[in-house]
Amino acid sequence: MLALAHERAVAIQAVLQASKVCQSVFQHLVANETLTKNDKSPVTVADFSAQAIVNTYLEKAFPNDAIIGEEDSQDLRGDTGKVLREKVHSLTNGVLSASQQLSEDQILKAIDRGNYAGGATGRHWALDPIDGTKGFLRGGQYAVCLALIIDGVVELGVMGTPNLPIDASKPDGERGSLFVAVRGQGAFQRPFSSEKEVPIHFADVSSTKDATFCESVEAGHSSHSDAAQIASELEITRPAVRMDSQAKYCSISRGDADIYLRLPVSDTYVEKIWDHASGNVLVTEAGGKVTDIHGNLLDFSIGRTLAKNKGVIASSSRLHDSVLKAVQKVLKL
Ligand SMILES: Nc1ncnc2c1ncn2[C@@H]1O[C@H](COP(=O)(O)OS(=O)(=O)O)[C@@H](OP(=O)(O)O)[C@H]1O
Ligand SMILES: [Mg+2]
Ligand SMILES: [Mg+2]
Ligand SMILES: [Mg+2]
Repeated sequence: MLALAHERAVAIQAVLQASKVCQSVFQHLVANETLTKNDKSPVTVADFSAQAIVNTYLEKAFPNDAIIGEEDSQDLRGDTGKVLREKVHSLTNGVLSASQQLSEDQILKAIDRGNYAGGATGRHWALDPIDGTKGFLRGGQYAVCLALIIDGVVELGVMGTPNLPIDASKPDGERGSLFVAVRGQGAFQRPFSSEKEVPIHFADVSSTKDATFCESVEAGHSSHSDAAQIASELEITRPAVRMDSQAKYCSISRGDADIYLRLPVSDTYVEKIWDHASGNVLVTEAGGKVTDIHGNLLDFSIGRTLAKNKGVIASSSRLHDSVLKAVQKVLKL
């Protein structure tokens, strides 16, 4: 049996069920089901419910594994959290089987299993129940992102992208894919609607002149102006593809685009591991390379953040040196 086969299978089921909750919430989302967190970012009942579902699957299969999840249950507690809590309760039980049904209290506890501090030893999972919540709210791209980190290295990544067309050449065709990678075993895509996996890899582009790059929709998450200068330095003529969430990692890994630039907009923002862990192993297994703007590999061994890194550059291995050089020239590093 291949390494991590059981982890892979459980992660796929968990991400698939969480993705289904997100899809159903989007169709029925009402105004009082979204909150603004302290950092001004949004969170919805779907984020909480997706985290409760994934953590429940993980706890059942791997009771000794720790979890780093983006969300916590604080906003669902007490009188002020009652409306959201009840909604998250019914949504979560809506996708769990009869034997998995949870009380409100068990759901809060499941969400808070994601409070692990992280570190360099042992096994822990990193979960972003909805990455690109702003994209989710505007009907754009978002991703349910789950990764397994062992001794500080990302070994497994599974992402669910409910709104991403299965085939980029058919933008109006079927949507909803899972992207799966285990270190050393390649990268794969399968639709939600079938278990058939196909291998994916970067496009065979030999010069940055022929490349397409993608970046965040939100200029507050990645500098669009620096990216435009870097693109010009690389003689890129194709327009930037702006896309929310780690769906960008999925897109480059299957050759829809070639470069993902995430360029710092502030000196103080520190990237979170759940925003990059699953994308990191997917890109590497699809023939790509991921570093920060200094050319360092991302260090997932120091806790909940990527405090030793700044920004992210992901591209095919072939183009990475040229892209890094252009980034460093424009950012004057
Ligand atoms: N200032 C700043 N700089 C960089 N990144 C930030 C910043 N603020 C937030 N975030 C994180 O961005 C995550 C969303 O990723 P994207 O920017 O790729 O997508 S999006 O355009 O925001 O939809 C988003 O993830 P989610 O909260 O899971 O949506 C945040 O963790
Ligand atoms: Mg968030
Ligand atoms: Mg995120
Ligand atoms: Mg999120």
